[in-house]
Amino acid sequence: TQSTRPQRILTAVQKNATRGDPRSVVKAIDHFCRNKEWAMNVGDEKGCILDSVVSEVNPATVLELGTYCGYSTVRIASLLPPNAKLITLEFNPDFAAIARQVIAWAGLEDKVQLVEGASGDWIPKMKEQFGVKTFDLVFLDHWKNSYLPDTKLMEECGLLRKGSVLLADNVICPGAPEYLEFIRSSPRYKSQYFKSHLEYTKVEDGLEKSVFLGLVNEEWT
Ligand SMILES: Nc1ncnc2c1ncn2CCCCCNC(=O)c1cc(-c2ccc(F)cc2)cc(O)c1O
Ligand SMILES: [Mg+2]
Repeated sequence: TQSTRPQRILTAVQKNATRGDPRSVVKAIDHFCRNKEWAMNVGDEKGCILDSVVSEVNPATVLELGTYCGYSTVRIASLLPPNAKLITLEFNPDFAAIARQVIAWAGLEDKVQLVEGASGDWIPKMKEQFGVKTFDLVFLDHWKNSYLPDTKLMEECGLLRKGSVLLADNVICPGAPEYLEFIRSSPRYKSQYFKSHLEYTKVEDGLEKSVFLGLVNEEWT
């Protein structure tokens, strides 16, 4: 039977990357997607911005929305301090099955909990199911029109604390206009745009980094 693109990405990892070496896994996927088949990984250019934000936040708890093949999962998990945890949500079971194997090849399965299902169903269950209090960092890379409702849901569920950082992929391409409009005008967030390009292309895209400031005092008037 025909293989899928995620299966071909996994094969490229197994052929070209060293087990237990996250950087070689990232390199193998980037090489495949730049030279053989485009795929919707955050990619090497935006990946460097992701790395710098992860290193700056040095998070103990991370939530990733949208795993796909686990490329950004591996980038983030390889930078986490000991005992830090990354929970990544993937809606598509075929993507999830591939991502588990990519994460395992990188040797990062102990730092990563991959959960299958829709973000809207799982966000309200994070505390009870995974003993999470709040997330230090959230990487949004799933359905672009779920960014805003899921951000509001995370606030309502008390999963964000003063200083929690949201990093959103694709705010230009494919775009998340409602999310950008809300987050840039809200007094509860301090936002910053990192201009870049759509993975493996020259098309403009970028990452929006937003720090949650907590419920600012005008909320109480
Ligand atoms: N846990 C959950 N809950 C809800 N939805 C969930 C989910 N887990 C997954 N999904 C469902 C998301 C499916 C993939 C989302 N990502 C994207 O759609 C995406 C598309 C492009 C793209 C750009 C230009 C083009 F010409 C074509 C495609 C680039 C990207 O970097 C993208 O991240
Ligand atoms: Mg993306």
